[in-house]
Amino acid sequence: MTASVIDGKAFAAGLRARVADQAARFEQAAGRKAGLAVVLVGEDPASQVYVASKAKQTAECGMASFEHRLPEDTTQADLLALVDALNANPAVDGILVQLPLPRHLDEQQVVARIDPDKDVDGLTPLSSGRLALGQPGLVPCTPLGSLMLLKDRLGDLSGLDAVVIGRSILVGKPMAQLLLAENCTVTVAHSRTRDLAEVVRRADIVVAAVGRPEMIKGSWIKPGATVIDVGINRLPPEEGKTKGRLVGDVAYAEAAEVAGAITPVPGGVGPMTIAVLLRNALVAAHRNAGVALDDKAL
Ligand SMILES: Nc1nc2c(c(=O)[nH]1)N[C@@H](CN(C=O)c1ccc(C(=O)N[C@@H](CCC(=O)O)C(=O)O)cc1)CN2
Repeated sequence: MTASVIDGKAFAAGLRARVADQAARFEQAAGRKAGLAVVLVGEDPASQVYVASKAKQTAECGMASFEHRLPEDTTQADLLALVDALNANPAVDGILVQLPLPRHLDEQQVVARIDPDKDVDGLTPLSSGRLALGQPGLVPCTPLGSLMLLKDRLGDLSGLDAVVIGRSILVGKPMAQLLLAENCTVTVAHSRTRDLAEVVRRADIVVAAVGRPEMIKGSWIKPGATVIDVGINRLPPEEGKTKGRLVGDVAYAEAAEVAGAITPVPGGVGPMTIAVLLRNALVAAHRNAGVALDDKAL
């Protein structure tokens, strides 16, 4: 079998177009643009690229972008003060603090300080609790984007066996909750899982989010399974080159021989992360301004 390639880049472009359409309607109804603030602390090169893309795509969708770049040695108190100011700013509907933060900062405390109504990353304790309880709320961007790709490909997920490899707060845990809410039978595997290959072999849906280049082998994949590769790992540069290749957590060529469908890296889940962030910002704007939104429009 040769898997069909799930084109996250194209799906994300479609979602952004729908967001832009709804953002224009919002501006008409609310008399202001929806606003998204992104905070970057330090100079992590990948984070700088992601934050620049977020600002650019926010503006392209017709929303107001507020970018805050703080120096590496920013104190916890200064960062919390900025979050407080953004919480209080009525032009800001969504707040995202780019992760990871420099090591001297307490990530959990910063995230928890974000007003849950502006938590477009879906990472505050209230948002996580709502997701766990099956209540409506803002959901982390990468898992929601992955779920959108899965539902677009498979339709109803009820009764399917899903394995999520990785238990991070950003991806693994919320992904498991989302799949559970879709009535999948969910296994969360992690570094202590015994016989990971065997666990993966049972799954109709594999979501790989471990951050280890090409760790999931093709021989582990059940024939016909749908594989969502969340990993974005840059390999060391080959001789004579300055930049290494990007690979996922799945050994793509091998897995594509066996799977029914698979996301590539790049061009799979990655582009969905920012598109869903824009979607979440617009959902938050509607709620904050008391303007009705047709959820199905997004
Ligand atoms: N507060 C948050 N921090 C981080 C999140 C997040 O959702 N919230 N996610 C990641 C990084 N991220 C966005 O922030 C992100 C990752 C990847 C992509 C993407 O489009 N990747 C491309 C490849 C890009 C490249 O060439 O390097 C792809 O996969 O095709 C966008 C956003 C960690 N931090």
